[in-house]
Amino acid sequence: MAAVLEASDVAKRYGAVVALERGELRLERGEVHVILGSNGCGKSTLCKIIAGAVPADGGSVVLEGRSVAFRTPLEAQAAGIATVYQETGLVPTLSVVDNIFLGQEPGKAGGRIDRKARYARFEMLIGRLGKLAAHLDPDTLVGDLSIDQQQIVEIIKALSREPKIIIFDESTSSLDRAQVADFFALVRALKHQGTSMIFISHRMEEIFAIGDTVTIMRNGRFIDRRPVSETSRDELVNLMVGSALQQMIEARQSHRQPGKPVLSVARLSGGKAQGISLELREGEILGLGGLHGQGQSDTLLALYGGITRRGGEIVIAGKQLGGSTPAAALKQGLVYVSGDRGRAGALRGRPIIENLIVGILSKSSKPIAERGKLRAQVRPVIDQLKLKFGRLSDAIETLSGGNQQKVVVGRGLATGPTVLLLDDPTKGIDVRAKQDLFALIDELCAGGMAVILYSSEDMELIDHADRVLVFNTGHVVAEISREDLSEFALNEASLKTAPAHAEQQPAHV
Ligand SMILES: Nc1ncnc2c1ncn2[C@@H]1O[C@H](COP(=O)(O)OP(=O)(O)OP(=O)(O)O)[C@@H](O)[C@H]1O
Repeated sequence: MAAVLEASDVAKRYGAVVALERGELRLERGEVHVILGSNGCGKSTLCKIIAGAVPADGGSVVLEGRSVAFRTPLEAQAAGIATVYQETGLVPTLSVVDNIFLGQEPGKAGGRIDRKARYARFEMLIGRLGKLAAHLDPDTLVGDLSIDQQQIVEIIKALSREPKIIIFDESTSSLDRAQVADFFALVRALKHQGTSMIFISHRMEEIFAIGDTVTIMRNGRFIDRRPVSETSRDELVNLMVGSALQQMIEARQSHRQPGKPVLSVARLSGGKAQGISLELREGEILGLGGLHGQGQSDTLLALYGGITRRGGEIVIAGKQLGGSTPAAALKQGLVYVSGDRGRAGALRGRPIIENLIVGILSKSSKPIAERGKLRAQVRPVIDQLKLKFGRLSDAIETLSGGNQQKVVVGRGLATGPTVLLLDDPTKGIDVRAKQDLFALIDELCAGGMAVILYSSEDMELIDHADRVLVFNTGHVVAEISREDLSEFALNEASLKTAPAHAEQQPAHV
């Protein structure tokens, strides 16, 4: 069968960096084709070349038998290729409908925008997304939407062009489990209509849930292509990273012995979090679980002073938290790291080194910073996280998504925190980078650091947490000990509801 799209020998360099050496992809009609590979192996570069976002240095792309080299994304869109990126390219100051139809006005009459036609088309499009877009208001400003809602708008925008090929570049990383299920229903419907899809994801279970074929890449090169039904998780990890590392992944972290209490929180409320009480000990990793958006992130943000606290007492290492700002929290050794690198993480346009030292600088009370000393302080973190970069003075945007995320995490770790608050820290980072990150966290915990980890991936909690507090509608509804941790236990607990007086009476932890 002739492929809808065939890319061969595609190459791309950025100065001295070889982003892609031999990119290959063979996409069939109505197929979901997964591209799998470590951070920085060239997945996004290959997709950007196909989608006209960056020009290739060499190789060929053949679309329906015709050789193409799109100079802009608009050209690719006109040829039927749409892309949904992880970092949304939406305009925050425009409404949902304005973003969706930007550059393609439906029913434009006499040069004027036919708003009625737009809304009608919007309704038709969200109908195709079912529950996924059920509460999306067409007139809300995109900047006021949560990251997951923005991603859904990106998906609708891509669909509005009725593409033959859709590239989903880590589109599920900001969606929760229920949303991913709805998204997959949409993917299946599109497949049924004959739409071909390229799908980048670091979540192994998603590959098996939705993929037909998987292309594995390593260091900018095509390694192999397999039908998903004829491969296994182990084989894919092997192809991706090599067998020694796989053993490391399989080796579950050794059990830690938590020490004395370092954080005590009573009746904390802020954002969606209501009356949260918890205790954390030295060396412990406390997981926060439950469905996405049930108050887990808000608990971390309220602790850190990232959102307003409505009440609660916080004691760190025996001392009351002396303020409500992030600066006060940082001074007492409480550090917050967000996995949402687009919005809350990286300092865009600034060098890698600045992104790394900014935490140390805000903690320090010295008016003058010594450059050499700062570099020496961040060096171990760079080494431990195996950060891949050209020069520390390069802009953070020159790093792959996963490496940018490592910088954001590394910035927090470089301050030597007593308590580290990790808010879904591994969104969009690959299995090897996750391993590097948790190896470092385990090491720091062995030295006494304590961690509260919110993760939207149950497996991450199961692999790393000593116990998990499960959230529902802003309350802690269950606590699961390490011995009892399983996907089933987490799922079951996430459906429990809070007791009627939960606001007044702190949940037992
Ligand atoms: N604009 C750029 N300038 C310099 N180097 C770049 C640029 N874009 C990508 N690179 C480099 O090219 C390599 C491949 O990057 P790419 O984004 O394609 O990787 P990826 O496989 O999609 O990674 P991830 O899973 O982390 O998103 C990386 O080493 C990255 O740092």
